This record gives sequence, C-alpha cells and structure tokens, in this order.
Amino acid sequence: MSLSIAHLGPAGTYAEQAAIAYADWYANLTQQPIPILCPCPSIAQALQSTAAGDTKLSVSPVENSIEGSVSVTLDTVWQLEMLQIRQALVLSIEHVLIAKAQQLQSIQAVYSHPQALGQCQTWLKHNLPQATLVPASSTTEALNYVDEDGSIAAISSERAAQLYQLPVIQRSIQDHPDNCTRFWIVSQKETPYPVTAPEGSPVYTSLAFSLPANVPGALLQPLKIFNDRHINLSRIESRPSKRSLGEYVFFVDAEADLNTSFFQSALDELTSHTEVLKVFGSYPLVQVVGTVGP
Ligand SMILES: O=C(O)C(=O)Cc1ccccc1
Repeated sequence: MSLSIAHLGPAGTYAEQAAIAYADWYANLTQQPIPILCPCPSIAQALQSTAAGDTKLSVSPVENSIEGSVSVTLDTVWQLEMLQIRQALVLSIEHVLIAKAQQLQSIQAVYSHPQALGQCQTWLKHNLPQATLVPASSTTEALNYVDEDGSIAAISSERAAQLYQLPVIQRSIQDHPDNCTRFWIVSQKETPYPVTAPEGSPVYTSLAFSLPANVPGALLQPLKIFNDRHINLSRIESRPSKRSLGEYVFFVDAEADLNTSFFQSALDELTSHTEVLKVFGSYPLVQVVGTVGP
C-alpha cells in the first residue's frame, strides 16, 4: 500500500508542492510506489490526521525566511506528543499576484494565506496601498475570491495560476528575492521511517520547554547547557504557554544529533532546569526539492 502524506490543501498550495517534491524523492530513494497526497483544510488538521493515524506522514511549513515561524505548526507539534519530526526540507517560494484586472489600480482587495500576505507586505504597501488585505486558509483557497471585474486579487504561486487557469498580473512580488520556507516531515513516533539521509546532510534536533519559574535568569540556565557543549542553536522562538499571561514555551532547533551521548547529557541536564521538556525529533535537512510542474 502507498504511503499517505497529509498537507495543507487544496491542490496548488506551497505545502502541496513540498509534499510532491518529497513524495518523488521518497519513491526514488526507496523504490516504493509514489505516496498518495491527502489535502487538508488547515495545517493543524494535516498534523492531526497523522496523529490520529489517518495518514502516515504530514508536510507542514515551519519557518519562512521573511516572515519567521509558522506558529500553528509549533503549537500543534507541542500539543500532539505522539508526533515526531523525521526530516526537513526547504522550498524556494516565488509569489505571484493573480487577478482579472487590467491594471493594479483597479484592485481593491487581496486575499491570501497570512504567511504569503506577510511575505509580500512591502510590495503591497508600495504597489496596492488602496487594497484591503484579507487572510484566507491557504494561497489556493484565496483563488476562490478572484472576481470577474478585477477588483479582487489573490497571492499564490505560478503553478496554482496554471492549475486553475487564472491570469498572473505581477510576478515575483515577495519582499526578498531569496524567499524560502522550511517544512517538517512528521510521523507518529512508532511509525518506522525507512529513509536514511544522504551522507553529510546536516542533522538538527528540535525541542521545546517551559521554565519552572518566571524569574530573572531562568532562561539562561537552559541556554548555558548548549553553550557549554558548543551546540549551535539555529533558532529560538518563544510562544505563549496559553496557561497564563507572560508564561512562555521556548522552541529550540539545535545543530546536533540526539543520538549521541554528548547531546543526551545535555538533555539530562536540561531536565533539571525546565518544567516541561519535549523533544520533537532529530532529523536531517535534505535537499529534495526540484521544480514541480502543474
Ligand atoms: O497557503 C499555502 O500555500 C501554504 O502552503 C502555506 C504557506 C504560504 C506561504 C508560504 C509558505 C507556506
């Protein structure tokens, strides 16, 4: 039976592009049938479908080079303790403006996923100051609002414009040319993962913790544990604990492999300086992305 992969849908999203690129890479490496893609209405629902066992893997955006973290992915992985990150991949993102307008001045509203609106905010401010920005559940869902008279536009990909045969009025509207999003490939902890990363792929460990007390220096202790071992932290991000105002969960990506005594000793020490500590997995960042056609 083919592997099933959940992702934010409908067809045409960047999450689907990442899932297609991963599925091709996976089938090529394992000589297994190409995985089946399962579009979901939200990022949280994609992760929940894997947690519930309805899909084997999910592909979720976690961080963008312009907009930063995708909070819903962090919050959901923190909540669903049965999940484990198995791999990361990076997709290059080029946004296009889709509208039936003849000129930009006719556009009164722009719909897109909040990540895409954020990644294009400077371009939008300079080129469409009159337009209202409206969040949609995905860049593809935004295309439903593109109207015949050209007053409503959507930000999506060139690939989505081709899939749904809609006109592109402006290309490459992201605020920086090298716009990239990192995605996590996630499974249940007990699901065997048959893929071995190519030699030399960098390995990361993602974890998160809350602190035992909201006092000066409380964060310093956990950070010192990594510093003492010269473990580089490629990301540290705080999210509200949702329990009380001013209380946070810290999400950390460490450039180190969990399966070393070196990192295990850091975790042992970390346990005594944190309240709740969750390790989401140790995984390689693999260059899997080619060009995905429509
Ligand atoms: O809405 C999409 O297409 C997504 O996959 C979410 C998203 C949006 C913008 C950049 C990366 C991911």
